[in-house]
Amino acid sequence: MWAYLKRVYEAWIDYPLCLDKVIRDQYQIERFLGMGSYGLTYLCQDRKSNQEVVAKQAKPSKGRLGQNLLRREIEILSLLDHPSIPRCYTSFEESNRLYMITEYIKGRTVEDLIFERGARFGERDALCLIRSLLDIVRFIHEKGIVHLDIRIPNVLLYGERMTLIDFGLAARLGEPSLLEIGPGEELIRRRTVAVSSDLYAIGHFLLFMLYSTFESIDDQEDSTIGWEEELSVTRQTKQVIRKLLQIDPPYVNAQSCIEDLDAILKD
Ligand SMILES: Nc1ncnc2c1ncn2[C@@H]1O[C@H](COP(=O)(O)OP(=O)(O)OP(=O)(O)O)[C@@H](O)[C@H]1O
Repeated sequence: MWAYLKRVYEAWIDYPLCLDKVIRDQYQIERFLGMGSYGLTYLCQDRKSNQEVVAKQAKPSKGRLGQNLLRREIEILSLLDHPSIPRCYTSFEESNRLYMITEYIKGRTVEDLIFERGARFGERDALCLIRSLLDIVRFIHEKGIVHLDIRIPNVLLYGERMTLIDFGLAARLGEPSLLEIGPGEELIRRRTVAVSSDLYAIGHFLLFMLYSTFESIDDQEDSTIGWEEELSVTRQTKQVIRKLLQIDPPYVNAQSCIEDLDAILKD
């Protein structure tokens, strides 16, 4: 009963703000983009610049934990000035709620392209996209930050432009995995705070794209067959994936993987 009441209460306090509401007399909500684990995200019209921007609000049910995580995201995004990372314009509190205003990134995910547009990523296309992603990730790592949430929904493609979004779980290299957010509040990260965690995630990203061209011969999935047998890609690409997935001794940084990819792509 208690758990049920708690759920109802949380759903009530986390209910998204109304469309057309204007935050801080400037950001008019146009669309609710979604609710993550710790935040609610809106597409807004900035009445001053007339630009579309994104407003992220800490999830009320997460209390101080949500606010502190959003505060960390603001700090980290503010360190990262890169054309493939959303710019953090400002942050403020209104009615006891913390907001972060960032650049709105147009684009589709690889998943949208595959399942809605029928896109197929052959080996070369997939490697080129991973090469672009690694450029962004190398920049982040060089700033002493790891993203820790590199997943299909967090990479947006728009024409030639790729953007990595959602730095909500990002961390500074050297931080412990158990994150103390405030007195008595902690978050146990699912991933180790290390460069290798982002590279591992990129390995899965690459596999996802390569599987877009895979067709099972008899429509029967054989769980004993792994990606190395199923995917018809070159030995060099398999070696890259094995290192990214830490099956073979892993890459020490993004640059070493970029060098391997460049060697494959130059042929
Ligand atoms: N800067 C942005 N530009 C465009 N869309 C964005 C931007 N930031 C977030 N979104 C979109 O808003 C939605 C909600 O994002 P949010 O980061 O709040 O949660 P999530 O990614 O769904 O979950 P979680 O944060 O728990 O991983 C997602 O669909 C995401 O693609």
